[in-house]
Amino acid sequence: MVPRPARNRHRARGARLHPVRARDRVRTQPEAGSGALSVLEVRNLHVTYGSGDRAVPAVRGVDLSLAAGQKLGVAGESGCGKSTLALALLRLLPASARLTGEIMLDGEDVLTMKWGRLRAVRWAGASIVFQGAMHSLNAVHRVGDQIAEPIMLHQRVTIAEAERRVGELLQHVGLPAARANAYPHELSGGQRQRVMIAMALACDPQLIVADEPTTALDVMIQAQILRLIEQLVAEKDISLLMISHDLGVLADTCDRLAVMYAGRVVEEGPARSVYGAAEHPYGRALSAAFPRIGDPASRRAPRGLPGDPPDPSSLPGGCTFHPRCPVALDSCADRDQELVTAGEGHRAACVLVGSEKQQ
Ligand SMILES: Nc1ncnc2c1ncn2[C@@H]1O[C@H](COP(=O)(O)OP(=O)(O)OP(=O)(O)O)[C@@H](O)[C@H]1O
Repeated sequence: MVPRPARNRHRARGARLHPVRARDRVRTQPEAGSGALSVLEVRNLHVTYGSGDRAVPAVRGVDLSLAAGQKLGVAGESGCGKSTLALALLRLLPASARLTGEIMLDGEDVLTMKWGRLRAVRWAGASIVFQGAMHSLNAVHRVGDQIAEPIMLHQRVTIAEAERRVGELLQHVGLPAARANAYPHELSGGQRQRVMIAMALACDPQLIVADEPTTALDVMIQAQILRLIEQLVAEKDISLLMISHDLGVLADTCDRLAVMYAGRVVEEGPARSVYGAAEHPYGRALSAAFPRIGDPASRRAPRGLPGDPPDPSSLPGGCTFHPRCPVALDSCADRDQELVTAGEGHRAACVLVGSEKQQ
């Protein structure tokens, strides 16, 4: 039997819970005449943790755009700001984080939204699948209760209806409905991640942000979960922003890729161009580091990139990648490069874009 949601057990069966007022519903269509076609539009986003000498500029002037039904992969080494970006999208960052810029979710700026509106948008407008489901799920509640919670919070449904939806969602992600009764520790890592995906789908969001959704899983389960995410977002026409350090995994799943380095997007474009023909030396290094699943040509010996990413609180001048760049010019130590066109829909932030020297 599917259990009742944890926070609402005291309510009578059949009671209507948490009606969502019309103004709290997430708009699904852009306003007439607004010209907005993107589900997500991030403009000049800066996120800084702390202040003064201890300020850590984790995200520095990021612009991103995601159309309805599109899948965008964000890649980069540890510490480049990927998770900060993901959490910023729904204002889930700690109080020490200062955010500036715009995060337009279906035409509304998340950064200026009132708290009530933000609560309505979380889950119903956009939801997040975090890495390591064991830490994200509450160990003392049955997983069915946890999936039912956002449904009860956001939708005008009876408890019986929420229970029915939980069973349906579990089946949708490949688990028997009866697993609703299980506690997180009674499930395998892959099953827990399926539960997280069911939760993310619970309120029919337009956008799912998946932050390293398969990192803690073995390779076989990783491939299953990736295929499941792909299948579900395609079926439901959901936009996907997926974060990973593995450009190969993202290239297999996403239409477009953005490569981050030291808090900035240094390359972005169609997945095939960025993964197969990167124009930024960092994009090339990242591509070479991860062979593509099922593509023997890409299974050349993976190469590591020498050196470490810079400490965000003391970034090098000029292009932040220049100390590690195999093709840096002297001028790269003084001059940073904005993103420039490197091909159709493909941009890279390198002075050598289009030049023979970069090869
Ligand atoms: N709460 C915080 N307070 C201060 N600095 C933070 C905080 N969270 C993250 N940082 C710093 O911000 C930078 C970006 O971190 P972030 O976790 O976003 O990177 P990431 O690319 O997601 O890394 P990983 O792949 O390891 O998760 C890092 O230098 C990190 O140390």
